Amino acid sequence: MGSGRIFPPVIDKDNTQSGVYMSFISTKSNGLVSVEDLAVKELAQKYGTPLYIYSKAQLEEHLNAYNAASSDVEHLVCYAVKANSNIAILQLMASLGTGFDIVSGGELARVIEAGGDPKKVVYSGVAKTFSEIEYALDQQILCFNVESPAELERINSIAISKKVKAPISIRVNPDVDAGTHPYISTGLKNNKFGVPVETAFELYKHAATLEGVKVIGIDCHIGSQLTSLTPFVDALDRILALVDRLAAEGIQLEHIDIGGGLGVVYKDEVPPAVSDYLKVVKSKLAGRKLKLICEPGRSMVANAGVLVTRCEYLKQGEVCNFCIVDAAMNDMIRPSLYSAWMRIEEADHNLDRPENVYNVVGPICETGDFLGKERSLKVQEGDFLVMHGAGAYGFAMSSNYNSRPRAAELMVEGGKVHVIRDRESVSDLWRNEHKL
Ligand SMILES: Cc1ncc(COP(=O)(O)O)c(C=O)c1O
Ligand SMILES: N[C@@H](CCCC[NH3+])C(=O)O
Repeated sequence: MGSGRIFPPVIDKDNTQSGVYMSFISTKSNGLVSVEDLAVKELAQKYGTPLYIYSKAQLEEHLNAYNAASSDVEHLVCYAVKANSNIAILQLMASLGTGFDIVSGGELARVIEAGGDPKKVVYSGVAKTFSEIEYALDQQILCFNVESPAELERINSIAISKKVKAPISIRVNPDVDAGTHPYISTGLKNNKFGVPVETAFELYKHAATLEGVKVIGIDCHIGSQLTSLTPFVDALDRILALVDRLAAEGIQLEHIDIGGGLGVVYKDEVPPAVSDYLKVVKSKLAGRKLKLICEPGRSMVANAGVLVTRCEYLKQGEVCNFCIVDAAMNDMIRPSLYSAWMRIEEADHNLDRPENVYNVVGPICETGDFLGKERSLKVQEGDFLVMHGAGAYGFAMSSNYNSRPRAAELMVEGGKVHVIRDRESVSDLWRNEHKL
């Protein structure tokens, strides 16, 4: 195990996937969708909906895949906190020795609160503020992934004032098309991320002269939900060519950070397996003394979590039927924002209901508030539905739009439930507001 594709658990009725991951979220032979040993339906009845449920074993399985595939080289997996920043998930990752990729001071604070080691933290993001840089320097993080010449100057001057040296990589934008949704493509020259190869070359030479900076690595992240190895390889080739040019200038790097971006299966995508991805990376790095850092987010958590929702009403329209559920775009924005297709199924397959095609929509007053379109479902009012692949960029992107308290989150461990986030109460909605 531990070398397969990040696969959705849904096609797996007997809890195994030959050659891919052990799947801990599946429909058991009793017809109930279960997370490890617990039926989603029962959890929904007890804890209410909308409800996020994660499998601890599935998270460990995905992390193991990365560690197993890079065990023969010096490496550090830096989980991209943005994908799912629940403190229990960070705590689990930290307890297994994982590092973290962060993009804000808030994420660094979360990592530390969760017991993460700041010395295993890489800090990406295009707009690091003065106070965030100071905080990260005080915490002695592993590396700043510098995204612009101006940011380099700022980091240098803050480090000088603190009489320390800031460890840095430069995030290189290799101008490679990741072949993913334009909103989550980050490695093209019209994207705001990183600096072009030629700028990076000059910036490295400049950085090497700065008193407050220690050049230690190079970084690249070209986008998310990549389903082909080709863009990764193209980017790596460009980065390694730059590494060689820098070496010729006497600038030796200690690590290469290849970013995240490996895709998962939501529907019928066939993304590379972690092992295949890292095999190619390692072959490119062979013979070089570069520690390998990677920043996976989605592939660690997406298919380790589900979102459970309850059908409130069925409504027949003139051209389509609606299954109106109690989860909405404020709970899971991916379908609305990226037209993302997320699998939705009945939590209990034993129920005898007529099958119909529905648009699964939420209560929010936006036509764009939908979770899925044209889905065949056997459902009636009061039944629970399960959205798969919801562990990444689900709760993390949720909001209180339409004054909707945010969902509760559970982590299942075998037959045990951990409530890792309480459901927000209505009074939480205005907790930080003040009457005149
Ligand atoms: C800098 C950086 N690293 C890592 C990630 C994680 O990407 P993914 O969730 O696709 O693995 C992201 C998000 O795309 C990112 O912006
Ligand atoms: N939020 C995106 C991924 C963003 C990646 C962040 N750089 C998604 O849900 O697919």
